[in-house]
Amino acid sequence: MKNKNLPSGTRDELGVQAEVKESIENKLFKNFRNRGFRKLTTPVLEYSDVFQPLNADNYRPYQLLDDQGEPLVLRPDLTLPVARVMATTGVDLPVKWYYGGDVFRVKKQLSGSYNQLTQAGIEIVGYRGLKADWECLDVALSGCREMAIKNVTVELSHAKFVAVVVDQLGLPEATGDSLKQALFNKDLSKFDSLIAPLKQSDFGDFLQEWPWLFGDFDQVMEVVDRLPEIPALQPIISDLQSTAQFINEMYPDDTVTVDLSIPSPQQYYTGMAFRGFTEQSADYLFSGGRYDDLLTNFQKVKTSAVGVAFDVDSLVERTALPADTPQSLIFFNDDQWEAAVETLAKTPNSTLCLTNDREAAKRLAASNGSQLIDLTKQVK
Ligand SMILES: N[C@@H](Cc1c[nH]c[nH+]1)C(=O)O
Repeated sequence: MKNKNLPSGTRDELGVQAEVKESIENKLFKNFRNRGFRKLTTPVLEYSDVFQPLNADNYRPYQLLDDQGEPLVLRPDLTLPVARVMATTGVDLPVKWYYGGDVFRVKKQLSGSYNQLTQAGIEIVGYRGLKADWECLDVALSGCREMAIKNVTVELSHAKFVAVVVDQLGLPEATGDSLKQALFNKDLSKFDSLIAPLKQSDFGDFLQEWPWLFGDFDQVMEVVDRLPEIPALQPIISDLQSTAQFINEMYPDDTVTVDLSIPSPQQYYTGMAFRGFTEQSADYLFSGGRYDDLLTNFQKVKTSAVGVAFDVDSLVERTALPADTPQSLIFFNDDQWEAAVETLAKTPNSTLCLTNDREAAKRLAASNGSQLIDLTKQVK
């Protein structure tokens, strides 16, 4: 019998913890609405095909069958359901959506991380230019600022960087793929053996440094400068540079880093991606990126899109929980209900005392250190 256990990786949230989470969500939603985003809600259950564009290793969903035997999943992501909605409804573009809810991802047993996460995010569909990416970053960083989360590090990356450089190396496809894997897994001996034949080429200097191509923005760019000219790389570099500059100007207290040696955080990203961290924890605060091809999976026309989602649990973790102050208890007779409710409305942090007699009410107030407001005494 498991009637007292929780499924692994899930949790109950009680009192202050749940209330802080609710107030954070409400603040985020208010910000989204103030910037002109509209709310979109989608079901927790979806057909598993909706999530085909996800990396199956990291986003293994909980699976179940509907009454027709069709495979369903608990949603492991909230961006793909938005893409499904966009493909099936004739909404005019451009459009800006916001959403909130739980996603479910089966993690490795004993990994210590939760399988149920609360996200709150936005998706901007129909704008091709960098301004839409910057709006996502501004929403993310102003949100952190409002939650009093200081010293955020924004890590930029780009979904196409690795593929564009590997393409230039003139390697057979399978070797190129092995090189990418060795780079992503930081398998240095494999990486070194694969780049050995290229050591004397124009790429030699760069390749040696590639597995360490993350960290301080300017230092990484110095290494990128060692690459021979690659026209397809220019727009990538210039987007990263102008975005770093945008963040530095708008959020001088935050730090911008870049990682050009990782796989894209989501398989569906096609452009710049960004994640926010603070020093206290490896969990990210927000994660987002551009996905200009995703909507073509669902419909014929290519549509530009970019979005970002907060990890709400991670925001809660970094928020000081207020101390639980005892409530005032309002004790009243059965025929004083109206008066009791009036007192309730006037008295901050109060609650109705539902005991039948005064002695029980006194005991209850004493046991949790509350003040007792006794309305029965006022009856003549
Ligand atoms: N759905 C992404 C975040 C995102 C929102 N929009 C674009 N990306 C994630 O969970 O990592």
